[in-house]
Parts: sequence; C-alpha cells; structure tokens
Amino acid sequence: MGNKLSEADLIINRDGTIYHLNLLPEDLAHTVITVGDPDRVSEISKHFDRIELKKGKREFLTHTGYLGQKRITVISTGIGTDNIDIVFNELDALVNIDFETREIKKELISLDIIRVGTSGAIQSDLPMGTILASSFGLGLDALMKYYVHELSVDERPILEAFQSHASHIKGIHPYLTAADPGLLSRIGTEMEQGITVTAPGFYAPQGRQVRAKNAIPNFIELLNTFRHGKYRITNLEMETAGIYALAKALGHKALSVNAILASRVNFEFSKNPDKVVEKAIKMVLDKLS
Ligand SMILES: O=P(O)(O)O[C@H]1O[C@H](CO)[C@@H](O)[C@H]1O
Ligand SMILES: O=c1cc[nH]c(=O)[nH]1
Repeated sequence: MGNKLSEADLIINRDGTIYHLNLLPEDLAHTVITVGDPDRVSEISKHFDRIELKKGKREFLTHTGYLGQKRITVISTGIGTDNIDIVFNELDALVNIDFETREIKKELISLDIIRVGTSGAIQSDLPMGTILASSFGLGLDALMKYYVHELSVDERPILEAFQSHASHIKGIHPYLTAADPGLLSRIGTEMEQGITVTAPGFYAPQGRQVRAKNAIPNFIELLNTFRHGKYRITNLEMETAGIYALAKALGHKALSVNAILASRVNFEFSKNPDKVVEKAIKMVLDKLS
C-alpha cells in the first residue's frame, strides 16, 4: 500500500468529491469562512461580487466566490466539534491529499480559516451586540482526546492555570489553543478579545438550567472568575476550540469571530440577532477584501 490512504480512511465519492462536504479539490478557495448555521452561508455570499459555485450535503452548505479579486469559500459546519472533526479533516484533504494517487502531497497548503459564529458572553462588561475575536479556544469537549495535541509555551501556562482553577470538576479534560497571530492582528484588532470556551452542548454544558438538573453548580461563575495574567474567559459557544486545535494539528491558520447574542450574567438574549451577525460578517469581510 505504501503511503496510499485506504478507501476506508479517506472516502472519495464516485464523482470525485470528498465524502461529507461533497466538494471537489478545485471547489475550495484558500481563504475559508466557516459558520455554524447553513442559512448564514448566503448571508455572507450575498456580499460577494461573484458566486462561482453552490454545493451542499447534510448541514454542510458551501458557496465559493469572489470578493473583489479575493476567492473565498464559505461553508457551514452545523453545530458542535464532532462536526468540526469532519469539516476540518475534509477541508485539509481537499488541498493536501492527491485524490488520484491517495497520497499526501509533498507541498502542503495552509488555509486561512475564519469562523463567524454566535456566542454568549459571561463578563458583565461585554454586552449583547459585542463582536469578539477569540484569542484562545478552551475546549471542554472530548475531540482532542483523539488527536496528538501539543501545547506552545504561551498556551501551556494558561491551560495549567485553568486545570487548577477547575480541578474540583471531575471528568473534564480541557485543551487550549491560540488563534493564529497573523489573522488575529489582521482581523481582530478592532474587536474585543478573550478566551472562548467551547462547550459540548448548549444547555447544562453552558450552565443553562431548564428542566434537567445541572451537575455542575455555578458553572458561569466558575468560568468568569478565571484569570491568568491579562487573560480571562469572555464567552461560550460550541466550535472554536476544536477549530483552533485541529487547524493547528493540520497546519492551517484559524481565527474565530463571535457575534455576542446573549449576556449570561445579565440573563438576556438579543432581540435582533441577525443585526449582530451582520455586523460581524461586515467587519470580517472588510478586513479580507
Ligand atoms: O451560530 P453558530 O455558528 O452555529 O454558533 C453557535 O450557535 C450554536 C448554538 O445555538 C452553536 O453552533 C454555537 O457555537
Ligand atoms: O449562549 C450562546 C449563544 C449562542 N451560541 C451558544 O453556543 N451559546
């Protein structure tokens, strides 16, 4: 077999597209915007000067087009880091594996990947309507238990400080990855910044109490009291940490931009979420064009 990836490891459909994303290698631009909600794909591509292709399968909807001279792909991931596993491995395969030979290419491509997502703030000075760039993603889900994940000298002390802050919570295995510094300084400078916690759910895993009883009391307080030097946790969502960690493992650059729809400390949810999301989209596209 040599270095050939087997048909069970890398699944290519009969029309030459990658298994879940339904894309051919040439369908993908090297600047990729990811969103959770498939309806948000057209909210982004409506700003393109030209749309070259629209494809989709399941929750993975893709539009590729041009903003001025810049070719951009926007793709929906659906909800959660289990979907990020699929999207990121398949995006990487589209650029870094030769689909004819099934071998890893000698020259690897590093994609620029920007998430435009929605999120809830956990600090009282971050109201609804804030646009926030995640300087780090702190994952409380299990995705990175399955990959080799190395920490940089900047990341390790922050993760260790959080592990000690949350040491009384049993059964969680947090991981932490920094944003790509180049994308953060290019796109995130006029935004709020902070550590984004990625949760493995929306309700109790983000400290929401509806009917089922929460096992971790005062979850929001646990997160919003964490400090390490100048760093604090600012917001909660469901993909950023997986995106940062897998992008790093695969050699891609990633940044997550969050439209803050909820203030968890003020117990409020935005009455006009589309307006907040549109503001985040425009801020990102302005910097990319
Ligand atoms: O609006 P998106 O990008 O889906 O992001 C957030 O919204 C979803 C939950 O409502 C989760 O995916 C969370 O991360
Ligand atoms: O509070 C929120 C708002 C949006 N998305 C989330 O995951 N959490």
